[in-house]
Amino acid sequence: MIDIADLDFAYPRGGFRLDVPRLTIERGARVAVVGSSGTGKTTLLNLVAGLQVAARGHVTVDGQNLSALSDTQRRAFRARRIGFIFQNFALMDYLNARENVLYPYRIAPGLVLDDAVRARAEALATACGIEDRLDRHPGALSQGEQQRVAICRALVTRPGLILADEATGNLDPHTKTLILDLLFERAAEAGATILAVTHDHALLPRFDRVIDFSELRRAA
Ligand SMILES: Nc1ncnc2c1ncn2[C@@H]1O[C@H](COP(=O)(O)OP(=O)(O)OP(=O)(O)O)[C@@H](O)[C@H]1O
Repeated sequence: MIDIADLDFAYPRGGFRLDVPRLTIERGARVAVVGSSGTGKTTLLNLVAGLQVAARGHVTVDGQNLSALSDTQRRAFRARRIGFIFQNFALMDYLNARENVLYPYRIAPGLVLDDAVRARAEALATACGIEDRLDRHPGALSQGEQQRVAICRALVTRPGLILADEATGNLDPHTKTLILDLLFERAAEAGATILAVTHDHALLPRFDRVIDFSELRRAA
């Protein structure tokens, strides 16, 4: 479950401020966030992932208040519990696709990389149609292939929360449907919550709830 209350966030150099009086999302819910460009949707996902921390208010994920954690604890919490599909993929250039998919196992204490995890990574790659690209580095992959690597990385830990920032924006219609089916299927298996930013209104019927960002900032 996600619980946000009295959130007030500003970037250090100023300019943009995000205030969210209240937002509650039940565990297992599939929620889409829509809204104009630059309104703060990515910033909200970053706050839910603990990549940014607000000066005022709190963000609680599965009972854990993120601002009560140190940077190191937040990083570990994120790697173990959250699958984040970044808008710009955020792949590591120095790692090949397979190593990128398994990246959470490099950084989270307590996550053990064993044969079962390796098999899961391969199976996810196969389901996404990138199984023959796993030895390549991101620079030798198309945008759509990089996006699918990022999706596999977000799912490999079987997280309780999936944050998706335009997660299928670079995919053709057929692949988009395939990947979304996979995302929803894996989330359902794990009882995971999905919080997805999208500009693609054709996808909205797939979600339980749609949040219009402009309304969220006033009240939700
Ligand atoms: N690191 C930063 N420092 C200062 N301002 C930032 C930073 N990152 C984003 N912003 C500003 O914060 C505002 C919200 O950005 P954000 O990326 O959250 O919007 P968005 O709704 O996700 O946009 P889009 O739909 O275009 O992806 C924008 O005005 C942006 O310029």
